[in-house]
Amino acid sequence: MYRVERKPVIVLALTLLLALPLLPAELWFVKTLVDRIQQWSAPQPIGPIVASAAWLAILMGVINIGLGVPIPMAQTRLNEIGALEGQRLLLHKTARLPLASVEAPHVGDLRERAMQVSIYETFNTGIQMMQNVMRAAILIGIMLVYGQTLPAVAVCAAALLLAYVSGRSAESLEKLNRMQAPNRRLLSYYASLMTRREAAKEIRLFGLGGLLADRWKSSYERQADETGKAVRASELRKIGPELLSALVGGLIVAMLVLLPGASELSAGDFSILFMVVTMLVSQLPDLIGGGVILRRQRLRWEDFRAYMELEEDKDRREEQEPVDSNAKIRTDVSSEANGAVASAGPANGFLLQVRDLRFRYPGALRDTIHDLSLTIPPGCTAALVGENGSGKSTLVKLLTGLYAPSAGEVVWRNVGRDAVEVKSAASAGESFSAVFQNFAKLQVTLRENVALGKLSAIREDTALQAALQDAGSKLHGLDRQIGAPFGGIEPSGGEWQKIVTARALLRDAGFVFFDEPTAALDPQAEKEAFELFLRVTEGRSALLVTHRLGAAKLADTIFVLKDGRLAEQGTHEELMRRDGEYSRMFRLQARWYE
Ligand SMILES: Nc1ncnc2c1ncn2[C@@H]1O[C@H](COP(=O)(O)OP(=O)(O)OP(=O)(O)O)[C@@H](O)[C@H]1O
Repeated sequence: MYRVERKPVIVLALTLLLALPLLPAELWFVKTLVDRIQQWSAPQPIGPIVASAAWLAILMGVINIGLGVPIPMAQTRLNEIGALEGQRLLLHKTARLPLASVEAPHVGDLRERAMQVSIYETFNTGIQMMQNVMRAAILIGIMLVYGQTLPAVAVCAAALLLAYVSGRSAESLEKLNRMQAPNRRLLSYYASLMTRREAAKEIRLFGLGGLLADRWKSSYERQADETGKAVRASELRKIGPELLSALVGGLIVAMLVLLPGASELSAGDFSILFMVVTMLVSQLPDLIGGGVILRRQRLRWEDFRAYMELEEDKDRREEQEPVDSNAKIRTDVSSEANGAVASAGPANGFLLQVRDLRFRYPGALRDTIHDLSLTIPPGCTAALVGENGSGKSTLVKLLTGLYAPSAGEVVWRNVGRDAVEVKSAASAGESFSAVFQNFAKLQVTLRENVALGKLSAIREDTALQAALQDAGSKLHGLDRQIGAPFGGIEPSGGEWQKIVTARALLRDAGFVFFDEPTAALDPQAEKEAFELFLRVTEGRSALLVTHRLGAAKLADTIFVLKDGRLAEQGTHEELMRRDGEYSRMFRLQARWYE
């Protein structure tokens, strides 16, 4: 928080710490006032009594105004900064995690718990604790000055016992809170399902609202029940030590009067001692409460730190940071690389090479992609086909660096006239563009939707409009809001398809992925989309993932995936002659159109 905004941090720390010397001063003024009142008798002047009372009033004024105003102001500001900074760090971190990590349930649970960290609460409670500990030390010091060693020891012992029991209770409650993280995620999933627009159709059509609401309720009640039981047990555990500390407090006050020598104390001394003991006893719950909060926060910080230390998508992180782009590109002019290019095709462009690729989803029992090798030469339009679940989308995620392979490698070679730039899949982000099947439909302006492909072009109206036009979109008005929930226009499925194609075209990348880009199009639009596909892939390399074999037929080469293995490869004619998996699928589909 100090890094984000220094002033409120310093103000809060200083005011709380500067308040410390005011405590003995206040006690001293009270004692003097009481002693002067006790010793006064008519016709002595009342000036000294008035002076003491005035000093006490001034001190109270300083405490109430001097500290009462800046402290809440600083606390409010720090609360805002803390919440903002905590969330910002977590969101930023999440954006840098590999896709496989974001999809893993244990990472989701960890994030849920990390989000409970409160930077402000930790800082504020820490400062208050420091202040309370120092106040307690001052009060105990005064008791010792008055020779009240036994009461001081008794207060400390009672406080330590209560702090120990409360700390243990807080820890067990926090452990329960940790265990409840998956259930809390489920609760917020049910709640978002019931409020999200995407699921609204099914919920209404199949009458799922009641079922989901009941599930939400029973999950909520189960969690509330667990928490209730744990809190009850922890409070019962604390009754004994709390009674003991109240007893100790009462006994000490009684001792002040009954102890030998008590009669020799002046009224002022007695007032001081009485105030000290009552302050100490009444401050104990705050002190212990602060300790409990810090202990709970410490466990949450462990989760926060564990989340912040999760391994990042290293190449992608470097890509996001403004570094010298030359530094991250390994220029490889080895004979092996040139050899591969020479046999692969035209001199310039992108060559994608996959060698012995294997991939297994975290927690899965078997591989989804098995020892797969393929090459897409520069300028080549390839199609990837295969049955449902054969691994096409997984392979595209590996090629685009969204998943890290379990074994093998994906290499991108930018084949220039004199040299070959070699990049890993994760660091080649700028080299390719993609139109995914489940693309992000962002409820922002048309301009922002298209410019996502190349944020640096967000103000280049001509380029944005040209990309839309090239993608076949008739939408205009770059600053129009998209999305009915935000009062904007509502593009149809096909129009959305064109917006995201424009997004992909804007990047002007050397390689384009099309993952089922025509799923939402009518037959006429689909035909146009394939014509567009051929047009935009001219002079580029491309990979088209599709179930429409009529479209795959247009590709220079076709890869057939079966159970995560490359079953066949060749042109349409070659594969038809081979009479294998592809020709079986093609004939099956063609039969529908006969
Ligand atoms: N996040 C995931 N975690 C675990 N397994 C997954 C995950 N995503 C996909 N799979 C599994 O990997 C296999 C391949 O899935 P993938 O989505 O790559 O197939 P596909 O060929 O694209 O299928 P479709 O044609 O239906 O889109 C399937 O068995 C699927 O269940």
